[in-house]
Amino acid sequence: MSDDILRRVGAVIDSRKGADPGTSYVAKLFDKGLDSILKKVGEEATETVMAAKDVQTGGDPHKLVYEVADLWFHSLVALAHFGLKPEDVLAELARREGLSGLAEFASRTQD
Ligand SMILES: N=c1c2ncn([C@@H]3O[C@H](COP(=O)(O)OP(=O)(O)OP(=O)(O)O)[C@@H](O)[C@H]3O)c2ncn1[C@@H]1O[C@H](COP(=O)(O)O)[C@@H](O)[C@H]1O
Repeated sequence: MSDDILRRVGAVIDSRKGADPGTSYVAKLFDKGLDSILKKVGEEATETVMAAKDVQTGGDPHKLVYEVADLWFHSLVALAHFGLKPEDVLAELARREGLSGLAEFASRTQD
C-alpha cells in the first residue's frame, strides 16, 4: 500500500470535471458546486467524529476507517475544485516530517 492510491483517485476526480453529471457521482458533485462539496466535507467530518466516539465505547473500529475514507475522498474533491492535488497535501505532510520538532513546526506555521 502506498500513496499511489491517493494520486489515482485524485486523477479520476480531475477527469470528472465538466463530465455529464448523470454519469458519475463526482461529476454530479462538481456540477452542484462548491457549497455542495463543502457540505459533504462537513457531513463526513461529523460522521467521523461520531464513529470515533462509537469506537471509544466498544463500536466497530472499521466504521471509523470507513468514515475517514469518506472524509478523505470528499476533501480530495474540494481540493480538485481549486485545482489542487493530493500531491500538494502529501508534500505538506512531508515538509512537516522534515521539521525537527513540534516547537519548530509551530514557529513556522504561526501567522
Ligand atoms: N472514493 C469514492 C467514494 N467514496 C464515497 N463515495 C460516494 O459518496 C457518496 C456519499 O456518501 P454518503 O455516505 O454520504 O452516502 P449518501 O448519504 O447516500 O450520499 P448523498 O446522496 O447524501 O450524497 C456515496 O454516493 C458514495 O458512493 C465515493 N464515490 C467515488 N469514489 C471514488 O471516485 C471515483 C469516481 O467515482 P464516480 O464519479 O462515481 O465515477 C471512484 O472510482 C472511486 O475511486
